[in-house]
Amino acid sequence: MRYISTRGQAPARDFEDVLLAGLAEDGGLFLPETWPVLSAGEWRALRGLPYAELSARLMALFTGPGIPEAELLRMTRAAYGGFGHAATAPLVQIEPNLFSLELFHGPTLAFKDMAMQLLGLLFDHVLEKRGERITIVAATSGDTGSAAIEACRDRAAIDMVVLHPEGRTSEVQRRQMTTVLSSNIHNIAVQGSFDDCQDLVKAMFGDVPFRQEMRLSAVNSINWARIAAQVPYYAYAALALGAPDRPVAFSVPTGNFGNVLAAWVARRMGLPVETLIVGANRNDILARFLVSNDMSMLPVEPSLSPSMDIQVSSNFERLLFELLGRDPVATADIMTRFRAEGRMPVPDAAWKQATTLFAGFTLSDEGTLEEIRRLYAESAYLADPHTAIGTAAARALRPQDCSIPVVVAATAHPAKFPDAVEQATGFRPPLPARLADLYQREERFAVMPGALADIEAAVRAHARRNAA
Ligand SMILES: Cc1ncc(COP(=O)(O)O)c(C=O)c1O
Ligand SMILES: N[C@@H](CCOP(=O)(O)O)C(=O)O
Repeated sequence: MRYISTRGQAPARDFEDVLLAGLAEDGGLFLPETWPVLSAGEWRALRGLPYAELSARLMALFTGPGIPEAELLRMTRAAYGGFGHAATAPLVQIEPNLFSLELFHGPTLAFKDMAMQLLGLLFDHVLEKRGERITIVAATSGDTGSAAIEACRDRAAIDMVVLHPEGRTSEVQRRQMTTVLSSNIHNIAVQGSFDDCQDLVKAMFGDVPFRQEMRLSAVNSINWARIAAQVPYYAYAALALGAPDRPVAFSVPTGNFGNVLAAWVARRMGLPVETLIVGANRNDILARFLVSNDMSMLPVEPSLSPSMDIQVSSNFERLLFELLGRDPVATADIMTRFRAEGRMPVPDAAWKQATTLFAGFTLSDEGTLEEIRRLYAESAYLADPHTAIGTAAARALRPQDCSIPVVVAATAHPAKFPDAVEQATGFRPPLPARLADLYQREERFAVMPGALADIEAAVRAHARRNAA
């Protein structure tokens, strides 16, 4: 399996190179040169497999022979063995034909663990084989950071710097990152938004001498391995509900567009996915695009679903590339104009094609609280604010054919956002026992305004300190 860049100026790479590179040298994102497609019979043969086995089988299609399937299976068993639920990602029925795919039973209580626990082991495998070390720079609106830290802490071959927007995560999210005092981890609170953090990460990758000097790598969903590792749970849910012999729809609370893109990939691989519903909070650039082809940037505004407070959704570029018939020149041109003009000029035909599968939905903070309250009262289901946007979107935009089950990606545990959940229900969800002393633990992080040169100096200093 080879990977190509959406901007067409980087050489094709294999999976291991793509894992370590994170972002392509031309600023584009890697995608498989050709999509692996399974026949209905091949999908049927995967029904009923335990999650770790399904994940290894599907990941093998993306890693290629460089990582033997037996080795992958060892990794997936290790990655998911410690999850707080025997099913890894249980499918819970909330209402007739409405299901919650709970992706938050990993160590940091958000869907990011589903990919990140595996990525940590993939990095170990490749770095050990090559005798290399890397510096990971990550941007987070709250969940990627702690999941990445948990997956890569105390690794001798990995230095990691995590940028989060100061004061814009929940306290639980911040503490999950800043109380990990491992010497290879450094947290920086940037005085800005998540988009500023993500721009800094991309700018560091764009600074080629710095990128090479530090051997930069990424764990955000710009890294193809993140998307690949998120595909199996969509297959797991679809197969459990009767695919490939019965279609399903997914509703995904969306920010950086990585999670819903993984569902699109599952469809591209042959699963019968009828609709992909994109749920957004007030930072609804993607929903506006889907409703009216208006992909125009507005300032990021804080909301009760802070992990989705994003305007520049990295992974949209991967979909755009596909919508444009895999034309890298047109993709690069549109992305450049988006950054320069703040509005993405998506050709009407491409937009129309997107709307045949994707549907966009926006929910205010008041609506989010109301949905959490309703779910708790009517279905005895406690949802976090992100998941609640997904369930509200599913109810609003489900396929007309009511027999098609809709699966909502439940992306975070309600205890990560106790203030919002308490505001809605009067009930403050407790953290699991292993995190019970989170509020008493020592925190360590730097606060920085976010000038690229200063952040690069901090990354360099951290890597030197840790290597010494
Ligand atoms: C809890 C939660 N829900 C939803 C999202 C949005 O997912 P994506 O960025 O893959 O669109 C995020 C952040 O990525 C998240 O942390
Ligand atoms: N919501 C995310 C934002 C980064 O998304 P990613 O999927 O690109 O890592 C977060 O929690 O940090």
